[in-house]
Amino acid sequence: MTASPVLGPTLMFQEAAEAGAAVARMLAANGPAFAALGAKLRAAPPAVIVTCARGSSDHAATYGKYLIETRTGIPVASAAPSVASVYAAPAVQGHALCIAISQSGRSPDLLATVAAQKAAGAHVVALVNDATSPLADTADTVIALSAGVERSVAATKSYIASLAALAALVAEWAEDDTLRRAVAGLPDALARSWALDWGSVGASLQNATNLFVIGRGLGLAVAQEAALKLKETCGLHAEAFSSAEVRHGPMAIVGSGFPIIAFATSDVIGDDVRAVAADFAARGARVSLADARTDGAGDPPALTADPAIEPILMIQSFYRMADALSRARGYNPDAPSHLSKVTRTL
Ligand SMILES: N[C@@H]1[C@@H](O)[C@H](O)[C@@H](COP(=O)(O)O)O[C@@H]1O
Repeated sequence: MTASPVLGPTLMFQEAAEAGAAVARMLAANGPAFAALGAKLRAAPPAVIVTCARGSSDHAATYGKYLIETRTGIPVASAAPSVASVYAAPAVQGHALCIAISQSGRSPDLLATVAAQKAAGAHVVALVNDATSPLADTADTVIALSAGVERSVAATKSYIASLAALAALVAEWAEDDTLRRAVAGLPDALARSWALDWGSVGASLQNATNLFVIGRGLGLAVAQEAALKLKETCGLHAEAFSSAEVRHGPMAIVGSGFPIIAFATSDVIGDDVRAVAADFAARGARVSLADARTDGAGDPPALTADPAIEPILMIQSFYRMADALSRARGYNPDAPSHLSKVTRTL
């Protein structure tokens, strides 16, 4: 099913390599916007937050959910776009904040959800890469992801810029100096993460057909994103689970030789990922554990940082591996089958 062999670095490789520069641009472009929005949210906290996104951007929303709920206590729920776009159900008036995340800002169902939220009085924040998109036009606050044009179908730098934008927003909202410093250090830390060698993960998946990707808490979003990338670019059936959720049934199929990638942050929630990884390894599963507690000394290596940004660093290393694995398996990661860059769903 593959396209012709790729000569030279792929767009996916080039764009993922630019993620640190993209984050630096995004932070420079939006400093006052983060501060103003943070102050507004402190002065008048929303009753609820609704996220609106698809695909990789929806995984970024998962990251935002954990970060916002753990730092502010405000519930964050993911909107099912069909409720607005197909069922045409109106949203109830409330003190909602709607966070829409999108690379293109053009999918009709996303726009319908945002319109419904706006009609119900929500303040709409758009994290969007295409600042000329209809989503940017509609939003009350626009955070330009500033990742630059992304041409590879597989989103990379725009995903990382979305996570970084969420971290920057929450750092301002919660006036959290530790998180502010961690966010400011992201461009350098991303460059170091890009240099890490995840070749052992690629080797373990070279002839695989399926796998689980495990994370928990702030690490779940990158497990979801990794699973999507492995399907999209490597022809692998990968499913993401939290390390708790996987025990409620799915782990029945984890036996000898079953491949697992696990993303463990260095904090206490990472302990549960480390525990499930150890359980699965004891059954003979082929476990690749990215453990941020090892500060680059594990295999695959993962850097120790603020636990809120460790997932962003791990996915940066993962992207480089996924690009290489895709090519090694005979695929072109820039041109996944049956997909185009802008997906428009109703
Ligand atoms: N995050 C959303 C979910 O909240 C939603 O349930 C799902 C299906 O949405 P739809 O009903 O529009 O197909 O899409 C995304 O994954």
